[in-house]
Amino acid sequence: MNDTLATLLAAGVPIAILIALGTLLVRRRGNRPPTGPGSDEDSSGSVLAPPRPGGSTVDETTAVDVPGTPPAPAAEPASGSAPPAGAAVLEPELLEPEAPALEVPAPVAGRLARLRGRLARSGSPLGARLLQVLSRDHLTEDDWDELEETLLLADVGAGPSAELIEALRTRVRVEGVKDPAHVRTMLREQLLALVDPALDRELSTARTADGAPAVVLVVGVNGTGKTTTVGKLARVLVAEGRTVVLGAADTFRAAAADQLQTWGSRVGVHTVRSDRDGADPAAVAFDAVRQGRSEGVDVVLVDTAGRLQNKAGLMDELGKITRVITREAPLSEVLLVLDATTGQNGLNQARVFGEVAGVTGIVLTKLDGTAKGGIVVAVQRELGVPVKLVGLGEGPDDLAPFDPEAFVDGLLEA
Ligand SMILES: Nc1nc2c(ncn2[C@@H]2O[C@H](COP(=O)(O)OP(=O)(O)OP(=O)(O)O)[C@@H](O)[C@H]2O)c(=O)[nH]1
Repeated sequence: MNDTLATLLAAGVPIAILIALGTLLVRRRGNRPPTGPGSDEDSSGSVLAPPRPGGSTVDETTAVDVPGTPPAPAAEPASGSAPPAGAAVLEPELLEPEAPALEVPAPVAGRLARLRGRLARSGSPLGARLLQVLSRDHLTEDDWDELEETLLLADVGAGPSAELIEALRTRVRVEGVKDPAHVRTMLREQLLALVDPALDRELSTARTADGAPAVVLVVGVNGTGKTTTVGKLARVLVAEGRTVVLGAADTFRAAAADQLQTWGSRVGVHTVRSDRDGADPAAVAFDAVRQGRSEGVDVVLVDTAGRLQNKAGLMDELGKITRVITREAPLSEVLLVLDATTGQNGLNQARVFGEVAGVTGIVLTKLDGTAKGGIVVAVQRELGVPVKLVGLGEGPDDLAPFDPEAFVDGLLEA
């Protein structure tokens, strides 16, 4: 009997110790914050949501919850400076043990020229067709009609097309059509005049006199490439040695914030976000600008949601974002992102945004996916503001400052 007890005790004690240790381990795991964004575990406390500093009348919707399902881990900004109150910050536990190496964005100078091959592939039907008709021996009325039709089909727009035809007619009358090189030069000059090299296309990203960051608000309808553009633009700025904070004010689509954060983390740029679907975009934008200001960064880029709503709704939402941002810093740029493949529809969108958002520049995306390069001309005319950047692919550095000469050369490249 005693022997049996001793045997049982001998076997039981280690088992009890193992069970106790197991329970402890399970408890510890249960108390830990989620091992990564997207975990279903209890997330309270996994992301700081410090109180907003006094004085701000923005509502509380910026309280930051646990990220939903981000596609990749986020890194803290390279600066490592202490986050200000009210800012959305990731706790160290949420960071991957080893942050991925930061990417070095491609140099910005000459990007459009480097991407000219892509532009030529997409735009050459316009240039090639114009050159082909203009090179005919004796240009008839039918030829001029064909030229005009080609321009219209390439989305140049009725007014600018008629202008170009008129200018070409005059030159052909005066100079004649000599040889292919001459025709090409003539067309190049006239196309360039239409695109208007005199417009100021520089992004205004200088800090204000009192040291506030330049704030760039990015607007446009769904799927035009806003979030991608903000990500690519951050890379452009980083490539130029500027410091940047991103504001994920597209709170309508939760994945948009994840997408933006991923873009930022690749180049060491911090993203201010809320993970509550439908949080107040103005509050997130405000937080981003405040954080940018307290970190002393050069530029704050604010992504917005792309709902195409009625004009009054759009005006309300963008109006509120603008009002709230400008309590912290003035808006330097309002960039309208337009999908070059959407033609007339894109122009209608441009008109609405132009009326409500005070657009200062256009980003024309997906120019690599259309043979209708003429939209550059049409949209500038429609809004009276210049195309400042163009998207020429899905690669991270496929965003280029718009250069009229390189663009026209791309159109005319055979
Ligand atoms: N080919 C090509 N694709 C692009 C370009 N710019 C953006 N895209 C693609 O367009 C798609 C939509 O881009 P997003 O940045 O998610 O668009 P968004 O406007 O933020 O969309 P919402 O958040 O729904 O409003 C993505 O697949 C991008 O990769 C471009 O210049 N060329």
